[in-house]
Amino acid sequence: MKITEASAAIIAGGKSRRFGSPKHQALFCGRPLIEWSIELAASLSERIILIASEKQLEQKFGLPVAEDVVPGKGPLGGILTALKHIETEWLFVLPVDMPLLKKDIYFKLWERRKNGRPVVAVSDTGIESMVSLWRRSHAALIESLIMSDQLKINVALRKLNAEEVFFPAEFSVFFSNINFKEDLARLEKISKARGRAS
Ligand SMILES: Nc1nc2c(ncn2[C@@H]2O[C@H](COP(=O)(O)OP(=O)(O)OP(=O)(O)O)[C@@H](O)[C@H]2O)c(=O)[nH]1
Repeated sequence: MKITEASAAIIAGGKSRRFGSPKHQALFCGRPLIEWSIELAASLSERIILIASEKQLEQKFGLPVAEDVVPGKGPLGGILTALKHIETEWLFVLPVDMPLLKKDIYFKLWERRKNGRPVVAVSDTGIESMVSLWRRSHAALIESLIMSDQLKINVALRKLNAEEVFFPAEFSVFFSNINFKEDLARLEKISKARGRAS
């Protein structure tokens, strides 16, 4: 089932300082990380947008690419850009560095939407701000935060009184993210072990 009232944006820019090269291009289990995110996005919505600085991704994946409306503002700038481009009321935000994420997590966020508040996943380690659901109308508040250089997604979520959806400890693995090169091998190992188990 895909959700027609929501678009899915893959927030794929940034400096990848800790990783050392553009994270979205890194191979995870034989495919670039961005492809895993695209596959997940395609399971949620027919409308996918990539928020990245490489326009050539448009041809490579046959998907629209938008460059950050205000460059250099981190993932919150990516979310703002997506909200300004979509035509649907709702937006699923997907990172490129969490290759173990599952669509069920996003469907759970969708079920919990209400009163135009953002919805965010919370794992046993805290708020997972890149696993979230927003409305187009949230762009105004985000833009004002960015203009005053408040770039923390958690601040935007708090100001918009986000609905928090808790996922118990057995879900923690799905929120594992890749910051450093060595995280790739660690998560690949987990992914393969889970594949064999299922
Ligand atoms: N469009 C866009 N995406 C970003 C930006 N900064 C980070 N991202 C994305 O947001 C997600 C989380 O990225 P982070 O790990 O916080 O930042 P990063 O720049 O990738 O890595 P570091 O430089 O090591 O912090 C990833 O999917 C990044 O591709 C940005 O300025 N613009």
